[in-house]
Amino acid sequence: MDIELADPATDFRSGFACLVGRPNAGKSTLTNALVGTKVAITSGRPQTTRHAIRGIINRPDAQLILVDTPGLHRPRTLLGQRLNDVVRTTLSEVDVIGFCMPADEPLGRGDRFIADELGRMAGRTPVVAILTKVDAVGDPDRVGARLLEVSGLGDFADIVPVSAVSSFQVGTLADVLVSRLPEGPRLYPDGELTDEPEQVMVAELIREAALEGVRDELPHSLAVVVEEMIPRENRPEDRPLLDVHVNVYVERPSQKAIVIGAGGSRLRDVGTRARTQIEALLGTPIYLDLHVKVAKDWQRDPKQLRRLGF
Ligand SMILES: Nc1nc2c(ncn2[C@@H]2O[C@H](COP(=O)(O)OP(=O)(O)OP(=O)(O)O)[C@@H](O)[C@H]2O)c(=O)[nH]1
Repeated sequence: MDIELADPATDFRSGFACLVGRPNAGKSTLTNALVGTKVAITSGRPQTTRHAIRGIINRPDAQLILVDTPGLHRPRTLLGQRLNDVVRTTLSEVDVIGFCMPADEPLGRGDRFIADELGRMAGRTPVVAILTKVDAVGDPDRVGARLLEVSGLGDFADIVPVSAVSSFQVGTLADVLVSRLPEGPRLYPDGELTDEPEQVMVAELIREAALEGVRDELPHSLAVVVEEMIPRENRPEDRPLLDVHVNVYVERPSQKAIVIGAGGSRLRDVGTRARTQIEALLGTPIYLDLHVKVAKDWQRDPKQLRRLGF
């Protein structure tokens, strides 16, 4: 009789997942919990995807890459507006979708809206329903009832209750997501990731926020450089603050005006959006100091390019 031994080279799984859910569903916190400390964040993109990477889970048996879904996690575009093609494309390109719903709030319009959209993609990308924040619900019966409710929302590959705060079932969730990945080799080498500086990812988040809604006006004219990230001195130990100094470079004064907006309103929005994401990424409150500067024709000037990190 032949005995087949598991061959780690062929059993390895790799692929992409994204977490969706209405605002405040706990996606960012769960991403951080899944990614943990073993894994580095990177702003790099593998050949196979155009999407921003939120984190990578490296395990002996798998590599799971969590990507961002532009739009779906952004409050204002979520309701009252059809999901755009970008979101649909992202969702159809990943191997598995995690649909987050908070256990401590009733299911609502936002959840049903997303469930409907995901239902339309049924059969193409498996959707794992994730009941988040179960630690915030004292009564196990209530969690059970919520799970039942969730199961009625759609045709899910699995339903997993988790708590990112108490780490309850986070590992199980990773197992479930990994089980939906195709067999394949690591898409990112381990070492490369750990070298990726956090600054690059922070800059990428700011760039994305700054480009939101004005992509056509500022195609490739925008560069973001994180000058400094330093912990604020003399803060109480339980209330740290990280000062993040950032320069946003554009090529022309007219572009500077676009980025800043009337009375600075747009830049403030950009800052607020980026700050939320950077705080989730770094796991610490930050003070974001944003400056917009004109670096004339920086794309054509090798010296400037080097200064801007290209
Ligand atoms: N008790 C508890 N609270 C949680 C848990 N996960 C997240 N939260 C809280 O829920 C709130 C929202 O969490 P986020 O991770 O920012 O949610 P999100 O889905 O990324 O939110 P958006 O960025 O608005 O889409 C925060 O105040 C978190 O501290 C959890 O497991 N337990």
